[in-house]
Amino acid sequence: MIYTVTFNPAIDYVVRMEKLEIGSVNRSREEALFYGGKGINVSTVLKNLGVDSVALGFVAGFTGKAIEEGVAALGVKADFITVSDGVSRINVKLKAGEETEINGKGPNISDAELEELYKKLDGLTDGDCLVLAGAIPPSLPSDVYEKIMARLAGKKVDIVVDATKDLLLNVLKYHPFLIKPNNFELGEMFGVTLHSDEEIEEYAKRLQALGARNVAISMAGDGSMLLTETGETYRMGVPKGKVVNSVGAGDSMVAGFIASYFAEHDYKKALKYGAATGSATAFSEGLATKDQVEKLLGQF
Ligand SMILES: Nc1ncnc2c1ncn2[C@@H]1O[C@H](COP(=O)(O)OP(=O)(O)OP(=O)(O)O)[C@@H](O)[C@H]1O
Ligand SMILES: O=P(O)(O)OC[C@@]1(O)O[C@H](CO)[C@@H](O)[C@@H]1O
Repeated sequence: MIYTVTFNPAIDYVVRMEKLEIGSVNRSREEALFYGGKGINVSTVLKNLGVDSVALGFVAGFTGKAIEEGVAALGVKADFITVSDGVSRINVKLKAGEETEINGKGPNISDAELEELYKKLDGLTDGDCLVLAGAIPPSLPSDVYEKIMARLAGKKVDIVVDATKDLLLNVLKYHPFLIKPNNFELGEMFGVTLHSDEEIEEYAKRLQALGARNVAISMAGDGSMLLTETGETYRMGVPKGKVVNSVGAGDSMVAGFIASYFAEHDYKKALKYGAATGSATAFSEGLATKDQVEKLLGQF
């Protein structure tokens, strides 16, 4: 079974307007709501692709209840822990020419509530896949991903980590099956700005040297690159299409990659499927559907 963990789920409030004027009252042209957070997005896209998963994580307050109900209505299996202090966040995604995001802090998670999650994860067995995705709320210790991976180290669980900076660097020693920083996040980890494919490949190799098995680097409209544990490097472009809302494109790429890889055990095909799934999300208002992905696959 595939499990996803979202420590800080969110209602994504997507607001479109012609122009954002800082310091004034702005009126939106249209709004849309999505039940998000990176792990939940991965579970939702897996569901759209016909792959079962269980979404784990913490929800709180009325927004948490809405996320729980919304995710269930999408047909995604979930086993969230309800926390008592605070409310799940509403992340604001402003689309006014440029995209500006305000991601909330989220509720406070107690040690006992965190322990409940650890107990659930102790139930994972050989052959399971675990996706750890997104930021850790400020109320939790920043080494929580490491702690989870250390607890699972004796089991054959393939762990995918989609996180940034130290959160990601610190888990590499536990040999995650897949990590997926974007090209900016990759540069940020080493304090550099990356321009060419050669530079991106060089720094992605450093992440492998630090312990990652497979490293996918997403580059938004410039496509993606995969360095595999078997020594290959694959580069994928993007299909033609009009970008509508790219929130969750990276999560969709992760979902597409694992859906394909665990079915066919072919890294190149998995990158292609992941790339098509990322673009299918970027080209639609919500997250990718299977039909959209399969239409785009023809362009690779
Ligand atoms: N503008 C775009 N045009 C075509 N494909 C895109 C576009 N943006 C994203 N994609 C596809 O989705 C993949 C993942 O996107 P991106 O690099 O933006 O991930 P990300 O930075 O993790 O995004 P997010 O945090 O919003 O989920 C890209 O590698 C590409 O295949
Ligand atoms: O604050 P985090 O956890 O890093 O990111 C949260 C988030 O921006 O990621 C998803 C898109 O990838 C959105 O659904 C959600 O709002």
